[in-house]
Amino acid sequence: MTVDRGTRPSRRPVPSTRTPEDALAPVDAEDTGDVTDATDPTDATDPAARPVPEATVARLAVYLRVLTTLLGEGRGTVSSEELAAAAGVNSAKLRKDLSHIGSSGVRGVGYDVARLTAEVEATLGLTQPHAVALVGVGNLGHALAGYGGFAQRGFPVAALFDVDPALVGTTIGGVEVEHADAIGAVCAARGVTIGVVATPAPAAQRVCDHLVAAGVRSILNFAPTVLAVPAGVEVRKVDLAVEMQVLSFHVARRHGTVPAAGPVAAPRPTPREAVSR
Ligand SMILES: NC(=O)c1ccc[n+]([C@@H]2O[C@H](COP(=O)([O-])OP(=O)(O)OC[C@H]3O[C@@H](n4cnc5c(N)ncnc54)[C@H](O)[C@@H]3O)[C@@H](O)[C@H]2O)c1
Repeated sequence: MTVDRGTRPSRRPVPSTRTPEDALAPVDAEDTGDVTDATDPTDATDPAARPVPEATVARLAVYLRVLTTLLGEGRGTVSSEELAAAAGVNSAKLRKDLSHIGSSGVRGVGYDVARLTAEVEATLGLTQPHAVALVGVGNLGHALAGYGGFAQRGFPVAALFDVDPALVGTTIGGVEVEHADAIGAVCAARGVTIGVVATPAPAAQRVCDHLVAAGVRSILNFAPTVLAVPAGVEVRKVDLAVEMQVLSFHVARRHGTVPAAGPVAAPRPTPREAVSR
C-alpha cells in the first residue's frame, strides 16, 4: 500500500472483506483525485498494490472518526449511505475510496464496523501510537499541547520544547516543557515519530533540522515558511489562512465575482500612475 505523494511507506497488505458475489461494486465515476499511474508495473487489479490517492487518504481519516464513534455506540454494521452522510461525502465516493484499500460492503448488510475500522487504521499506519514532539508552546503551541484529542486518536504528546525561560520547566497537559537544546536527546529517548513546529518562521528551519537529526521523519509545520528536509522526511504544512482563502474563492464564485478562467488582464493604471509613467 502506498500513498501518491511524499515518502512512500512500505506496502502494507490489508485484509480483504470482499465477498465475490455479494460485494458492492465500487463506483468509479467520481473524482477522488485518483492519480494511479497507467504505466505502474504493479498489479492494477490488486487493491493492496495500487497507490492510495492523497485525497482518499484524507477522507479515510474522516471515515475513521465516524467509525470510531459507531464502534463506541456498539454498532455492528453500517451502510455506505449512512457512513457517507456522516462523513459528508456521497456514497459513491465512499465506496470508491474504500475499494482502494480492498474493503467493500455486503449488499443489504453494509460494512462490518469493527473490521472496516481495523482496515482503515492499518492503511493509515495507526496500529500503534505515534509519539509527538511539539516545538514552540506560545499561543498556538500551548493550545495544541493542551488538547487531549490527539492522544485519544493515537498521537500522544510525548515532549514539549521552547526557548523562553518563562516557559521551560512549566507543565502543559501533564508534559513538562523542556529547552529546545534537548530536542535531539529527548526525541530519541522517547521514540518521537512526529514533530510539530509552532515557532515563529525564522526559527522553524533550525527546529526542523534538530527534529530530523533526532530521527523524526514526519513534520507538521504551522510556521509560515517552507521547510527544506532531506529525502525520506515528510512535511505537511497547515495554514488556516490558506483554507480561508479557498473558502473566499468559493464564496466569490457563488456570487459570480470570480473572473472567468484565462489570462488575467493587467490592472489599468490609475490617473496618477498614468501621469508619472
Ligand atoms: N498555520 C496556521 O494556520 C497558523 C495559525 C496561527 C499561527 N501560526 C504560526 O504558528 C507559529 C506560532 O504562532 P504563535 O501565535 O503561537 O506565536 P507565539 O509567539 O505565541 O509562540 C511562539 C513560541 O515559539 C517559541 N520559540 C521561538 N523560537 C524558538 C526555538 N528556536 N525553539 C523553540 N521554541 C521557540 C517562543 O518562545 C514562543 O513561545 C507562528 O509561526 C505563526 O505564524 C500558524
